Formats: sequence, structure tokens, C-alpha cells
Amino acid sequence: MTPFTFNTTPSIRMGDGLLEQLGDMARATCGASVLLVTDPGMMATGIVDRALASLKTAGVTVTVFADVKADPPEVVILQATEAAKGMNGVIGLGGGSSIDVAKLAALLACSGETLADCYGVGMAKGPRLPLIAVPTTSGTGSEVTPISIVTTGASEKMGVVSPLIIPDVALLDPELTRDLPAHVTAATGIDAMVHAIESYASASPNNNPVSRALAVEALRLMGGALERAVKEPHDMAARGDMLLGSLLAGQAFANSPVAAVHALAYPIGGHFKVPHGLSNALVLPHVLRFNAVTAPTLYAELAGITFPDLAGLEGQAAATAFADALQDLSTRCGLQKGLRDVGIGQDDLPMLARDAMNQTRLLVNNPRPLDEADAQAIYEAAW
Ligand SMILES: NC(=O)c1ccc[n+]([C@@H]2O[C@H](COP(=O)([O-])OP(=O)(O)OC[C@H]3O[C@@H](n4cnc5c(N)ncnc54)[C@H](O)[C@@H]3O)[C@@H](O)[C@H]2O)c1
Ligand SMILES: CCCCCCO
Repeated sequence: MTPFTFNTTPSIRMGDGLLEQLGDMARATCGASVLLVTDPGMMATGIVDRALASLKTAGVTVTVFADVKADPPEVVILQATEAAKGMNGVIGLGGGSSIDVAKLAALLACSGETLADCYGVGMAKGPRLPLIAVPTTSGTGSEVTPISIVTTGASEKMGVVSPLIIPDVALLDPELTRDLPAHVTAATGIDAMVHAIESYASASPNNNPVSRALAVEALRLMGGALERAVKEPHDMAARGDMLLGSLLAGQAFANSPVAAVHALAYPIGGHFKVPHGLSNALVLPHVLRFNAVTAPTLYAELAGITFPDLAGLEGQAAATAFADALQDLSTRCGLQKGLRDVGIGQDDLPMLARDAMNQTRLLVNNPRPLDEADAQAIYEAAW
């Protein structure tokens, strides 16, 4: 057995209605005062009110920071950090944007480091405040990853990657995803499936038996649940499978990192403000077809697990059918089919290809080497 290390959140709690126990968890994990980090969309759902009621019952004093923006820019993180100073702990309640901000606010408010000090892998020194993550999308898996993504400047992304920002507690309550809009359910669900697929096939030396087992179970759960969750939003079995699946996929890619799908997705989101999950969905089948030319086996192994109807296929046929099935699933879930459908012109593709090549930390994990010409061809196919 090749030696490996596996990192994840120390305490994962899941159950319908578990939000009601947030107050007691915060009292035990954080103490008498917390900053609750969320966004304006979440404030409109009523979920934040329920969280505040639980915290009040437990005698926890709460300051709410509700100014998170999608793909959060540095200024939002700095504002949240100021609000976290003097608090006993931080709670991230929302999607990946809110949880990523909460993770960094808990770190910077306590360690006194700057964001610039922490960009990259293993740069943060800590310590951080106690941290609870409550995901309401299914989802980025940020509740169990050592990662926060920051939008710097107009479109560039920077990552803070450190086990220091893995939350102390992940609180999963499927009821919080019950009213997630169909297009967000679809985009975040495909994002979670991409996490599992890319993690399983990652060329990283950190790819290991635990991450692969988690990726397999994530896809087994989400392959049959995503379309149900989109089309029958109150199917709580589907909602639960998606929430658990996205967490397992998060644990998988937190250890065996993502690759070219994400590398090609980031420029789409950065330049054209396309949501993260949809950016991934638009390039996913085309990257898999590219990779399957030289590395079909890994995708063939996932095909029948994700889509039982494909179980009898093997090799290249299975890998190709897997890419086709994912593209069909994305379309059936109502997501746009091509880059042209999200305002990208064909003459934008060379710029995207150039930009994608800057994602070297992700591209190195791809099972097949990919250069700028390959990236352009993939964007052409996705357009
Ligand atoms: N840290 C990581 O490991 C990691 C991994 C992948 C992506 N990310 C980051 O996460 C962000 C994307 O997160 P996301 O896809 O979860 O979207 P998001 O957090 O940006 O939320 C999208 C929208 O959905 C709304 N929303 C969320 N939950 C809801 C609910 N239950 N009901 C109704 N509305 C709800 C929000 O208010 C928001 O308007 C990006 O910044 C991306 O870079 C981080
Ligand atoms: C720097 C690692 C970025 C991983 C993002 C997963 O969506």
C-alpha cells in the first residue's frame, strides 16, 4: 500500500431538522458570541431567522454578516474579517461563497495574517477562531475542504489551501436545501459530480483509496438523485442524497484534487460571470471526451456506478457513454447546452484558452496533458 494522508472535517453531523441544534453546537464549539456569515439570498429564505432563533435559545450572542457575494471578492472577506474580530467563533451558513468567506474570516480575524500572506498551498499560519459550516447548496463541499476561493481583480481567482481552514463542524440538514431554486440545484449538483469525477481520475499523487471510495459513493448517490432533486424539489430523499453526495465529493477532491474541468471552467466564470457550477457543466463532457482518448478506464469504472444503465459497457465505449450521459443529465436538468448560450462569442475562445493555461496547479492533475491548442479545441466543442 502506498502511504497516504487523508484530511477531513473533525465532526460531521447530518439529519433532517438539525438546524435546530445549531445553537447548542455553537455554544459548545465556539462559545458565547459568533459571527454568522451568509448572503442576501439566504436572508430572504427564512433559514437565517431559524438559525438565529436556535442561537438565541442557546444564549449565543450573534452578529450577522450578510454581505457575501457570489465568487466572493477580497473586499468582502476583509469586511467579514473585521466583523469577526472579538467574536468567539464563526458560522458559515449558505452556499460555497458564504462558507468560503466564513473560513477566511475565522482565520484572518484570529491570526492577524493578510489574505496575501495566505494565498497558495500551506501558506496560512493560523491560528483561527472556531468554525462551523452549514451548507445550503449541494454543493461545493466547502464544509469539509481545506480551500477557500477568492476573486481577485476583475476575474482572476486565488485559492487559500490549508488544513487550518477545514471547519471544526459540518452541520448538514437536507431541509435547508428544500427550496433551493431548480437552476441552482442543477448547477451546484453538477459541480459536486465534477468534484467526484475529477478526484477519482486525478493524476495527483494524493489520489488514494479513501478518496476514490468516497468519490464512488458520491456518484452512486448523486447520479440517481440530481434530476429528481431538480424536478421534484421536495423529494427529501433526493435532497438528502445530493447533500451527502456533495459532502463525500468534497472530501474526495479535498485530498485528490480537481483538474482540467475546473481549469477550463474558471476563466468562464471569471470573465463572463457564469456561476461556478454551470461553468463546470458546460465544459465537463468535452474534457472527459478529450481525456478518454488516452485514459478511458477510470471513466469506464465510474459510468455504471453513476448511471446503472451503462453497467454493461467497458473501455472506450463506457467512457464515451459516460460523457454523453452527463451531458444529457445536464440538459435534462435545464442547464444551458453551450458557451454561446451564456453570452460567450466564438472569438472569445482563444482568450479563454490562454487564461485556462494559467491554471497550472489544476492542469497538472489532469489524466491527459492538455496544452493551449487542446483547450481551444475543447472550448470550440463546448461552444
Ligand atoms: N471551498 C471549496 O472547496 C469550494 C469548492 C467549489 C466551489 N467553491 C466556491 O463556492 C462558490 C459557489 O458556491 P455555490 O455554488 O454553493 O453558490 P453560492 O454560495 O454562490 O450561492 C448561489 C446562490 O444560491 C443562493 N442559495 C444558497 N442556498 C440556498 C437555499 N437553500 N435556498 C435558496 N437560495 C439559496 C444564494 O443566496 C446565492 O444567491 C464559488 O465562489 C466557488 O469558487 C468553493
Ligand atoms: C485551488 C483548488 C481549487 C479547487 C476548487 C474546487 O471547485
